[in-house]
Parts: sequence; C-alpha cells; structure tokens
Amino acid sequence: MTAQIIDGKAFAATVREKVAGHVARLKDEHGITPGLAVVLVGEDPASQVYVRSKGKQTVEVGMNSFEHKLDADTSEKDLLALIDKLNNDPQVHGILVQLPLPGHLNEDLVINAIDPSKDVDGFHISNVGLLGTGQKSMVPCTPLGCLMMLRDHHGSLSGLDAVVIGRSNIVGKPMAQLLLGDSCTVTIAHSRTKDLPDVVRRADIVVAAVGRAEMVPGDWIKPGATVIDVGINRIDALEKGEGKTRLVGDVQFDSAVKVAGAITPVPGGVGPMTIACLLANTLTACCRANGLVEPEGLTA
Ligand SMILES: Nc1nc(=O)c2c([nH]1)NC[C@@H]1CN(c3ccc(C(=O)N[C@@H](CCC(=O)O)C(=O)O)cc3)C=[N+]21
Ligand SMILES: [Mg+2]
Repeated sequence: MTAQIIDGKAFAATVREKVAGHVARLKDEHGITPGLAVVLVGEDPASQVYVRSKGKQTVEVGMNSFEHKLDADTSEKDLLALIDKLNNDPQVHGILVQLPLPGHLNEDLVINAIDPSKDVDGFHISNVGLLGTGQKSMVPCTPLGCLMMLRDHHGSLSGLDAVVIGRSNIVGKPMAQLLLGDSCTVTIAHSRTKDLPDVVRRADIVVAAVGRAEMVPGDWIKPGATVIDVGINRIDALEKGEGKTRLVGDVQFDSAVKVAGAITPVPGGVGPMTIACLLANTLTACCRANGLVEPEGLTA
C-alpha cells in the first residue's frame, strides 16, 4: 500500500485562482483593490524566502503588495509607528509582521499593536480569543491551509481522532482549535508527551508541527491515517548528492508514505497552502472592511 499524496502546491494554485476571481470582481463592481503590507525587520533567511514568493503571488492575484524592509536594529518605537500608519491606511487591508523579530523587539507587543481586523496572520490576542470561542476571526494561515486540505480529503472530519504534535501559538494551538471546531477528538502532543509513538498511533489525522527534521517515523502512523507535515527543515544532503541542503518535513516521508492513507509532501505540501491562505485572509479582511459578503470556502 502506498499513500495518496496530497498535492499542496496544486491545491494552493486553485485557492489562488479563487482569490483572483474575487479580487477581479471587487475591482469591477466596487473599485476596491485588496492590499497586503508585509513588514520585515532584519534578514532572517526563512522570512526572506517567504517574503519573496509572497510578494510575487500577491501581485499575481491582482492585489496591491506593500513591502516594508527595516534594519535589524530598528527601534520598537519606529516599528510601532509604522504599524500605526498601516492600521490607518485604507489601502492596506492586511498587515503581516514577519516573525521571528530581532531579540530586542517584543513580539507580543508588536503583534498586538496590529488592528485585529487587519491581522491576516491571526496572531493578535483578539483573534486568538475569537477563534478559541468559535467566533468569526482571522485564522492563522498554516492551520487554515491544513484544515482546507483535510476537509477536501475527508469531506467531514466529525468524530475523527486527531493528534497535533507541537503546541506553538502559530500552528499547534490554532490547529487544535480548528480541528475541534470540525468535531474531531483532539490531542495536543509535544516534547514532554509520555509514549508519543502510542499517542500518534491512535490518530486518524496526524498534524506534525514540531520543527524537528523527520522525527515522526512511519511505524508511529496508524495504517490508513492522514498525515499533514507542517515541518520545513533544511538539512545537509551532501551524502545524497542533491546539492548542499534539502528540505525535509517533521515526518520521515519514505517510511510514512508506505503506511499512511494520505500524506502531504515537503516541499509542495503545507508551505504553498500557507501563502495561498495569506492571500485568502487578505481578501476576507478586505471584504469585511468594506461591509461586503465574504467569499465562501476561503475561511474556517
Ligand atoms: N508573521 C509570519 N507569518 C508566517 O507565516 C511566517 C513568518 N512570519 N515567518 C517565516 C515563516 C516561514 N513561512 C513559510 C511559508 C511558506 C513556505 C513555502 O512555501 N515553502 C515551500 C518551499 C520553499 C523552499 O523551497 O524553500 C514548500 O514548502 O513547498 C515556507 C515558509 C511562513 N512564515
Ligand atoms: Mg523577540
């Protein structure tokens, strides 16, 4: 048996097409162009990769992209002043501040300075609280992308056993909230979990978001389970003759693909969906800001 590969890259392209269609209609019928502002402080390499493809895709779906690149030693006061300006700019419907921020900046303070209705990352405490209580919110992009792929694959998730490995505010916790919202029985596992292999073996759905290369082997996976691999780890690959480095997930793909019913690859799985959902969130924020009906199938 070999698992069905869930093609996140292709799925993301269909999400972007949907977004592009709605953007064209917003322009046509209302003269509105959604705008996304991305703030990058310093030169974190992962963030730079992300910013590059994000800027390109924002423009491709017909939205305005505003990039703000600030020096690594930018003061908190200056960063907060920029956020205040973007909060009050009617051309800007979405604001994303790239994380991690340099150590001298307080991430919580900065994120919570963003207008929650423009917080397309869904990291503001208001959005976290709204999601946790089942109210309309901005939903974090990576978990939203995972949810879309799971719904597409399973139809209904109701009653399924889901294990989320990882308890970050960015992925693990909001992912668990979304799965609960779709009536899964949810377990959040992490580095201190007793008998992690046994916990994972119970799951119909495994979402691996720990940030440790290939830590989940195939023999932890229940036969037929759906595996969503959120990890994006760059490891040495000299021995494989594939160049200096290669990307791997948190799951040992080669062994898991033989056991799982379906699995997302890395690259080409969750990563592209994250960016597509960022565009979807920007569209949603723009519709809400203008009192327009928000598109279906692009939110949780
Ligand atoms: N406020 C904030 N929100 C974020 O969502 C955020 C962030 N900060 N900081 C940096 C990380 C990183 N991130 C990625 C998204 C997509 C890919 C992606 O599309 N990856 C491709 C491969 C890219 C490659 O080849 O390197 C894939 O998985 O197929 C990667 C990384 C979002 N981040
Ligand atoms: Mg910091």
